[in-house]
Amino acid sequence: MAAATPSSYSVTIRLHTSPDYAVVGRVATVLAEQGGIVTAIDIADSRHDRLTVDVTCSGINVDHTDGLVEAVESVDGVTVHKVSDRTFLLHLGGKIQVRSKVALKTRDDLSMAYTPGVGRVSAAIAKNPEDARRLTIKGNTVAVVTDGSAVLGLGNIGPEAAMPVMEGKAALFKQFADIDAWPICLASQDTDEIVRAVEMIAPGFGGINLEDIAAPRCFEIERRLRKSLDIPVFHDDQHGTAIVVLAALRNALRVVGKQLEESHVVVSGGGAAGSAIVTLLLAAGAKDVTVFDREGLLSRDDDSLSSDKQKLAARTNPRKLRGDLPDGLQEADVFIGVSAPNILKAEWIRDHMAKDPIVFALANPDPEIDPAEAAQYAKVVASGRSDYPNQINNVLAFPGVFRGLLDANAENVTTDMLIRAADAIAGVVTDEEINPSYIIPSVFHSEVADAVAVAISGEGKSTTGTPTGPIKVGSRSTAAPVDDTGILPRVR
Ligand SMILES: NC(=O)c1ccc[n+]([C@@H]2O[C@H](COP(=O)([O-])OP(=O)(O)OC[C@H]3O[C@@H](n4cnc5c(N)ncnc54)[C@H](O)[C@@H]3O)[C@@H](O)[C@H]2O)c1
Ligand SMILES: O=C(O)C[C@H](O)C(=O)O
Repeated sequence: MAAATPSSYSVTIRLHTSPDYAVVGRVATVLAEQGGIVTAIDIADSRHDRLTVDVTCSGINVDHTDGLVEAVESVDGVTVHKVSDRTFLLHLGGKIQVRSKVALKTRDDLSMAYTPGVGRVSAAIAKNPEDARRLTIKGNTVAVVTDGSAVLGLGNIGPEAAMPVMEGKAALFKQFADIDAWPICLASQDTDEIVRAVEMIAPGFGGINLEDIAAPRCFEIERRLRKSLDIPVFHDDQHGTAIVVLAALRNALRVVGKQLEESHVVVSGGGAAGSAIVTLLLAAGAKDVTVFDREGLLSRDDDSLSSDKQKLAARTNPRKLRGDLPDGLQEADVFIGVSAPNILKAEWIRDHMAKDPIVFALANPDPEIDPAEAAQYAKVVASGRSDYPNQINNVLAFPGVFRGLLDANAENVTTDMLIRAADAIAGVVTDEEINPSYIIPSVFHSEVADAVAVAISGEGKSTTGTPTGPIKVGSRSTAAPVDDTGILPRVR
């Protein structure tokens, strides 16, 4: 049986027993025998005739965890009173909230934070809309926008079901970059409606992070919004992924002593993530990238391809390879999978790929090949999973990317910025630290978000939060307070 990890399949079992602590020991033993991991045992209540005990344990999946509860129920003298799924408990009431930054305790407070004082601030912004970035949350907030059409590996599950994921992204924005992001889950999967909806909410945000919108709709939505909005628009599943993949690849190539320019790269999956990865690899200097998709290897001389795939083929596969995945893997230095589970065979790595192969199997939740199997023949292996070394996840990129964009008051995201962000992430891993199992920093590495923010903004250390510098009121810009009250000049 695969071992459980203390992960999302964790339950707290509240049980009643006679006041016999030996029973508690038997429960722990039974759980261990069934492959569960007991992470806590708390005596919730102790009476002369009964113990109430909370046993927290993890299983491999929902079925295994259900089996663990049954095993506990079968222990003599034990009655299971209640089972709480800790992941669901954590989600009760949602994961994020809005809090006031100002005290609202007196009439004086109210008269400034709200009417009548707020009216003067609104009037100032009406005169100079740019002031919204300094005098409202706009300068520090990002809309996390989805239509619920391509959520994680779950697919088209709709806007309500997408909420926990978008709330999670917002929580990550706050945690790693002190950005106040908000989930916007739209009740439409129509490109025109989505574009219009985002255009209409844009005044309240400093940036738009598109999330989990299916390809090819996501490409057009992003392109149109980039054109029409004066705030940066970033499709995380494309560019966040591409940044982290390039960062990991830079370091994997450092490990095997190869150059990107001379490497043969096969990208499996020419969808949202795959096409953005291709674009960034080519911009970073890769010369030989070949895409594999359901149709086989994409080649410019294949007239049967859809127009999107033809465009991808036109930029890739300089040797015009045709055929299936093993054909593309001949002498390939790198395999990057953003496609589907279990499509790469370990023996193809062994028999076809060049010396010291690099394999990134990134399909979530089940990768193109089991990372442990791939590691038999590949020199460097990465996946999207947190239970293996070298986890590639967008969270390494998007908080810092938006921190940098907001700090710089940027209106656009450029390819140069994305390359700089990738290099910044790669650079966090020092020459002393780098090895085949450590090509990418942990998502909790304290330097990552700041390094990315600085790389994006092109400025000094990131401010993580409150905008600083001169406060512009009306059409004037005042580096220092000008009146005796020492706060802000009056707006007439
Ligand atoms: N680990 C990460 O950081 C990370 C980031 C982004 C995406 N992903 C994963 O990558 C995968 C793709 O994501 P996406 O947003 O690009 O999805 P997408 O639907 O836009 O693209 C998937 C592409 O893979 C192709 N494909 C599907 N099955 C295939 C198969 N059997 N053989 C070859 N090609 C196949 C599809 O035709 C499509 O072009 C997902 O599993 C996603 O979870 C992981
Ligand atoms: O967004 C993520 O965290 C993961 C990735 O984009 C995915 O689609 O699997």
